[in-house]
Amino acid sequence: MQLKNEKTNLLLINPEEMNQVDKIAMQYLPVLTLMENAGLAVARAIMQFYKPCKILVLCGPGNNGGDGYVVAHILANEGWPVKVASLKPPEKGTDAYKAFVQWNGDKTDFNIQSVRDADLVVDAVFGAGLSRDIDDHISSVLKAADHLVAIDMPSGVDGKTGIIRGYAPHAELTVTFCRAKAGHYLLPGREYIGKLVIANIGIPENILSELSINTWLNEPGLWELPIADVEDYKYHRGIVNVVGGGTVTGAARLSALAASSCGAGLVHIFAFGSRDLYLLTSPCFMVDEGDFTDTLQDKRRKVWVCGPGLTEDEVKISLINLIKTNKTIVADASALTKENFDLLKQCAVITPHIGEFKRIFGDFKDCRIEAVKKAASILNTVVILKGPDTLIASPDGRVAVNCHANARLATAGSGDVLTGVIATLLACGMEVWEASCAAVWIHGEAAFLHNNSWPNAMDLIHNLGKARDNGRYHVEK
Ligand SMILES: NC(=O)C1=CN([C@@H]2O[C@H](COP(=O)(O)OP(=O)(O)OC[C@H]3O[C@@H](n4cnc5c(N)ncnc54)[C@H](O)[C@@H]3O)[C@@H](O)[C@H]2O)[C@@H](O)CC1
Ligand SMILES: Nc1ncnc2c1ncn2[C@@H]1O[C@H](COP(=O)(O)OP(=O)(O)O)[C@@H](O)[C@H]1O
Ligand SMILES: [K+]
Repeated sequence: MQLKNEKTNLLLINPEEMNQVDKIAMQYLPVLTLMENAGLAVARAIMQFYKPCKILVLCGPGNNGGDGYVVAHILANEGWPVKVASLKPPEKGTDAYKAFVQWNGDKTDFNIQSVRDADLVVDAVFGAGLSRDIDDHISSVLKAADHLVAIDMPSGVDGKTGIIRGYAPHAELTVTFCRAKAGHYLLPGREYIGKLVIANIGIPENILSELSINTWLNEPGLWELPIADVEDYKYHRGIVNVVGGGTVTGAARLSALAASSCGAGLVHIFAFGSRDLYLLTSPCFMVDEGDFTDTLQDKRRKVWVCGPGLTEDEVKISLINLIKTNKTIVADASALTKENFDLLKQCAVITPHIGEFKRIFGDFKDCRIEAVKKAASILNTVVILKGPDTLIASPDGRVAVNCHANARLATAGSGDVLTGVIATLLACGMEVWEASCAAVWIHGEAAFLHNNSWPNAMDLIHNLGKARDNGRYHVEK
């Protein structure tokens, strides 16, 4: 299993880090060589995905434009009809300028008509250097393209945040270099990328390990799931405990069922009210009632889900006592309030959706990656900010961006299911951030396994065992 390589392949670089990488890479090979390699990679991708057609390369003033001139050169040499439209020539003396002067083919104006005259537009206007919103002239020109290939980023997509700066075209294909950027995967940017090709342009790999880049795409390889071992016994597989509400019982039952279906050795529910409904839910559950503090004496019962379906009072009683007895807590739903801020500092993982996140931390101006990193650091807790592009942040600065999910997860109780998966992976001994990342992936996989219909939370639960296995086989294949 090539876990280490898989992990570095999943690194996501932000534009500032890419800048640092460039600076160090210049000690090994000239920027012009990197630019030529980048242009070659883009030209190859275009030749792979398109038949010869009329190409217009829209070039900006920086190195993204520089890559564009190289692409134009290569495609023209291959016999494709190519025109170049420069927004503004690069500054004299720059590497992009060297590429610019080497283009001696057709030139045309940077306007809508030039775009209409072409079959395929290559967007080399801005990449990592995008520093402000795209103006109306540039956006009207980009907007006129029916088919567009983006170099590095569709111009206007912020590489760090995925936010659209004014306007961005929808690319059919985006070719980026060295590693993907977070903006390729974060919404709304992700919707503008089309097919993503990540090209090796000769940047030495050791540079990446020298910089402490700590953002990853959440895929198997980032974590390793424990396998079922011949010597397994139920306590080794792990005990998951769920605090069950006295009035609202569905959420805790979903969490417990999820744990039971994705490999927990034993699932306990503590019932604040009657045990009956919990007992009837599954013959596999152990259900306790009575004095909560008595239940906490068993040291083997370490991992607890607290929040789903609980009233404010039930949350207070359970959280305080779980913390006093040093339990590993996954906090969700009603546990996630500003009033509980200090209590959440003692939890292992919290799983807010954006509404709950704002309820705890207030509104924020930072990009979501920065906001969730800050939240994890302030609480000293792993924070899972749920949504279509869930972010998983560790207090030590690691962040994973999860794209392995689809809108079929947007169903009542889906979040409760996630808590059961996280607790299961914690209970079998995984490190907290890795368990959280793996659980989010498995949760998404459960939805993909139901791709031909609309799963409810129970359907997701039925898929969890297979989803967990797929999280391993994906790497072992
Ligand atoms: N990462 C790497 O190792 C390599 C990067 N290369 C390319 O270099 C690019 C980054 O180059 P740069 O740092 O020069 O940046 P860009 O070429 O993306 O853009 C920078 C220029 O655009 C201007 N600008 C930015 N936003 C603007 C806006 N909204 N309206 C008008 N002007 C705006 C800036 O003032 C600056 O002149 C990458 O995207 C990639 O395509 C390649 O050349 C090969 C090597
Ligand atoms: N459009 C979407 N695409 C992918 N995942 C989604 C989408 N909408 C919601 N989800 C996922 O579904 C789950 C919903 O959780 P939550 O909001 O707590 O719902 P509930 O409280 O009903 O359980 C989260 O894991 C979230 O990431
Ligand atoms: K671009």
